[in-house]
Amino acid sequence: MHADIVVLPGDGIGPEVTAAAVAVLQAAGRRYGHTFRFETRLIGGAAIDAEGAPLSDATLDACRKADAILLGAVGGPKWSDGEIRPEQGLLKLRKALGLYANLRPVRTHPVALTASPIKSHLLTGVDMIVVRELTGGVYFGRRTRTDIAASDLCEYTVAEIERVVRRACTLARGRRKFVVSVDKANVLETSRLWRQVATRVARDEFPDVRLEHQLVDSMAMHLIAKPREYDVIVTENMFGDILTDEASMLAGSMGLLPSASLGEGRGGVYEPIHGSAPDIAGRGIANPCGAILSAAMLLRHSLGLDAEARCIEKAVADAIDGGALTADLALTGIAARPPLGTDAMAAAVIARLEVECEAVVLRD
Ligand SMILES: NC(=O)C1=CN([C@@H]2O[C@H](COP(=O)(O)OP(=O)(O)OC[C@H]3O[C@@H](n4cnc5c(N)ncnc54)[C@H](O)[C@@H]3O)[C@@H](O)[C@H]2O)C=CC1
Ligand SMILES: CC(C)CC(=O)C(=O)O
Ligand SMILES: [Mg+2]
Repeated sequence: MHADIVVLPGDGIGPEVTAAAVAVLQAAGRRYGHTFRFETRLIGGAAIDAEGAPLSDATLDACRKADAILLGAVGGPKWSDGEIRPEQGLLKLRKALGLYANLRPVRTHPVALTASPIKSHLLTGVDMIVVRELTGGVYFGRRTRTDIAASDLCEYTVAEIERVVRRACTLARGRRKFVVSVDKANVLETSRLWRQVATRVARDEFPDVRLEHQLVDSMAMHLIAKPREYDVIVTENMFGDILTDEASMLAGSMGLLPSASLGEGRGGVYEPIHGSAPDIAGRGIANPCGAILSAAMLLRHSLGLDAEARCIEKAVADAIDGGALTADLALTGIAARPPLGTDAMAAAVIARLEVECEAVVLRD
């Protein structure tokens, strides 16, 4: 197949990890006979510097026309005090493309278990997916600011809640048929609406799916105390943002977690859950696995290439289990060898890809 992919590297480690993910996609394309055409454009701080805005109309237009978008990360200290901020570009992209559901899978790799600060017996077999609402809530509400006060409005409509809960319940049907909806219904009106709508949608449309509710503060605790119990978690924008950064420590590093931002169409934005990591940017040491696994999600969700996606996921898991570890994992003392840099990690995944592709093809 032929696919047009817009690459938005962004800032900080964004260009480093997207280059690694593109290399893996190219290798998978060669192996399976697909042509992926990559068009690189600016977003975030890089776009502010070069184009005066964090997401230009021309870039947004290219994104609308593409089959899928691979994104690195935006932001950094250089732009953090300005009126125009890199993060506005990412928020605009999500809203303009109607990408209301952000899928963030969390799995643990046997070797990387030791990298987690959490006891390994709690982590074996963790396999959950967080469905984060992505175009509503406080990140998109009206903001006010005076010299002595500020406000950010949190709003949700019934329709916004229905569609993301439906997406979560549909996903759960292909898994353990268990959804936990996370809110703060003991305090927030938006959460009371969220809970009411989630209950109705699950009861009326997904009688085969078990739905439970959990308050976000205690969820933050349960996520660490009994992570294996969770299957699908659905929650609003900010809660999902925070809980998934926390959940990344189950896997061992923020650098491991991918995401897919989806709407009603086939297109989507695929990006690791982490930010631009200014503290390690430019050193070639960032873990590219989150970006590479995001590329796998791109193949699955936007291009319908499930076998190829599984092949990349298995290659990443096997490379890690075989001891290919970047500094974020190796620093914990589990690697005898010096840690791999970003490019070497991508090369280790590509080397495994040849073996895995064979195995996946034979299995299918
Ligand atoms: N989707 C996006 O583009 C996001 C952008 N940001 C932006 O990123 C900037 C930095 O934010 P932070 O709060 O520092 O979060 P961050 O996610 O960039 O970094 C948090 C910590 O995790 C480490 N880390 C992150 N990704 C890593 C990787 N792939 N390999 C190894 N270590 C990794 C970093 O070195 C840092 O110590 C801010 O400007 C923020 O707005 C933050 C989150 C998401
Ligand atoms: C707008 C982004 C910087 C929010 C975020 O942290 C994320 O999507 O992970
Ligand atoms: Mg975040």
